[in-house]
Amino acid sequence: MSNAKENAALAALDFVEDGMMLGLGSGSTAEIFLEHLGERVAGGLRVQGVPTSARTAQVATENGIPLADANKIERIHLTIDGADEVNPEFCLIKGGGACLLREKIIAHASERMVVIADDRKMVDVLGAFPLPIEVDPFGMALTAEKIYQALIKSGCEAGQTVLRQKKDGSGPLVTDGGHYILDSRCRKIPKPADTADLLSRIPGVMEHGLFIDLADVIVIGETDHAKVMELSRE
Ligand SMILES: O=C(CO)[C@H](O)[C@H](O)COP(=O)(O)O
Repeated sequence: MSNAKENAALAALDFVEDGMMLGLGSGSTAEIFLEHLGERVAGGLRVQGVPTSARTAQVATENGIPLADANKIERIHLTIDGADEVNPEFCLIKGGGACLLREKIIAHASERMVVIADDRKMVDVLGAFPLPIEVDPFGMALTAEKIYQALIKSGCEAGQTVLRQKKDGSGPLVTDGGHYILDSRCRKIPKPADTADLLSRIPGVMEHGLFIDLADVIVIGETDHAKVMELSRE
């Protein structure tokens, strides 16, 4: 499995060109990519990166990748990020690492998004992975009820929603942006665009983990190679 992540991360380097401003994703696969990108930077590649999480900023710095301030840049040529699920239409579930809001801001601002994932992440229908939804702590129970209604209305087989906890059990996990994460069991999300649209209308929802029309390239790592799939939007 780790070979699969490694192969995906390595294949994504082919999309990086000298002089690029890169969006740097979060998660274990993205971190493997950062290690390899760091080697290229050490070898003379000139790029800058905009990190999507505090953790990614730290790993990028440790690997010698120059960082840019998201508030001071004019364009992002390419974002490389992981995913929790990918369907054949290049719709994604993201947010397993609780970075979905910043990941989506950066992906949306990017000219191109390359997703790197191991082969377990490819699914026919999204939804086995609980959908991460970043919410404002204020009125969270009211927001959770609206989320449930939106999931049912858009055809999901919605079940329990769980407030994500810190790994050390000391309380709810707080995102880099100061919000909470609700993980919603959907089982099946048959119409991701409809679900995304309804969730986006709920005021307490800061962002949801459905990434629609954002990924241009999916790189699926397998044990001995990587499969590259490109979407033409013309
Ligand atoms: O969305 C993410 C973080 O918010 C990650 O990209 C996603 O969870 C995949 O992580 P990994 O590469 O560790 O499987």
